[in-house]
Amino acid sequence: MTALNSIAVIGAGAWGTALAGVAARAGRNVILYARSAETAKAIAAKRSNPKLPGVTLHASIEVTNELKRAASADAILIATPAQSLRAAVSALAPHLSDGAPLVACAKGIERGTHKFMTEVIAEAAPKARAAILSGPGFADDVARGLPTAVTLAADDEELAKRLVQALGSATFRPYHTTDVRGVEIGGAAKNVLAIAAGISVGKNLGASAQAALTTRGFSELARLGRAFGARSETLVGLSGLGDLILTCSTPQSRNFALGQALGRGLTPPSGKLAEGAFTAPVLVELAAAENVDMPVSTAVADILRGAVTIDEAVEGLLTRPFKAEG
Ligand SMILES: NC(=O)c1ccc[n+]([C@@H]2O[C@H](COP(=O)([O-])OP(=O)(O)OC[C@H]3O[C@@H](n4cnc5c(N)ncnc54)[C@H](O)[C@@H]3O)[C@@H](O)[C@H]2O)c1
Ligand SMILES: O=P(O)(O)OC[C@H](O)CO
Repeated sequence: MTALNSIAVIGAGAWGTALAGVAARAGRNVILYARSAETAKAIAAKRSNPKLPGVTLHASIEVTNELKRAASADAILIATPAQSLRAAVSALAPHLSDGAPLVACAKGIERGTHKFMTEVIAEAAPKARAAILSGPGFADDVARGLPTAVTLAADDEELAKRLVQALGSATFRPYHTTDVRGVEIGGAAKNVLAIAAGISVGKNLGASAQAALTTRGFSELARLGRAFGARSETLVGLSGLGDLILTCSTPQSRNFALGQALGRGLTPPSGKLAEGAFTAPVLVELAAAENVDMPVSTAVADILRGAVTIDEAVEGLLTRPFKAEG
């Protein structure tokens, strides 16, 4: 198995910066790319990123604004928001060597096209080899070296294993799989469902309601996954149930925090990326096209577009006909 000695990270936000630290701790040569020259300069000079307050950048991480330099790495992690993935990969594509491993680290589905993250990579950089990294992990925890486990998926199992070897350490444990679609669906859906959990907490509906919503949310995540051929071990694994539990349980999640603010009747925090708000309408469209029932996600999408009030959505969910569990 040829080692991947150098890792580049595109997107110097919270997650990209945390992942650069992961790769550095695993002993790789790391290049962190920031789109803005000014941002790259500031991060390099201060050895810190305002998106991750209180975290010092590993001494060995090189910060650059040159895409060509980033493209020279053995593997490249793309840590932009999901809706920016296509632009980021399209800009990178002309500089890539054939077969370059590109790992999507965003959680979402592209609006308009309904494409999953590795599908966007395949279209924007057809000569690259796509993979996806997803699972329960807050950038802040990961950057501080707290124990985290994630899933790393690629169609090519050998590539997934090489990426695991390149990124894994005693504090960051990636598990490999070839179930790319299962991983992508878990990561995208859990953000939408976390908004619902946040709303229920913001509305003071109680811990029992939060558990019910998380569990019924998992049911619809798994239904959509099965419709796309996802494996059950992936759906109940780190990138599915694992990330759903994390994100539905704490306001440390930006998606949960968005829902909590809505539930309290407050304006959601500004400047914080909550991917679920972008994914909700696409997820619902995708589910409808596959004839999959996703009532909790639909309620979130309806609330976000102002089609129903929170009270109407809650009543709508609670007055659905009784049915067998499944
Ligand atoms: N923050 C977390 O805890 C965390 C954990 C796991 C996964 N993620 C996922 O990672 C993705 C990014 O989240 P984040 O928290 O880092 O967001 P963020 O807002 O902190 O950072 C996003 C970064 O991407 C950059 N960017 C945007 N478009 C770009 C482009 N075309 N080229 C290069 N850079 C570009 C922005 O300048 C910004 O620095 C999301 O999909 C999120 O769901 C985040
Ligand atoms: O802050 P959130 O809601 O984007 O969640 C971050 C990670 O996806 C948790 O695994």
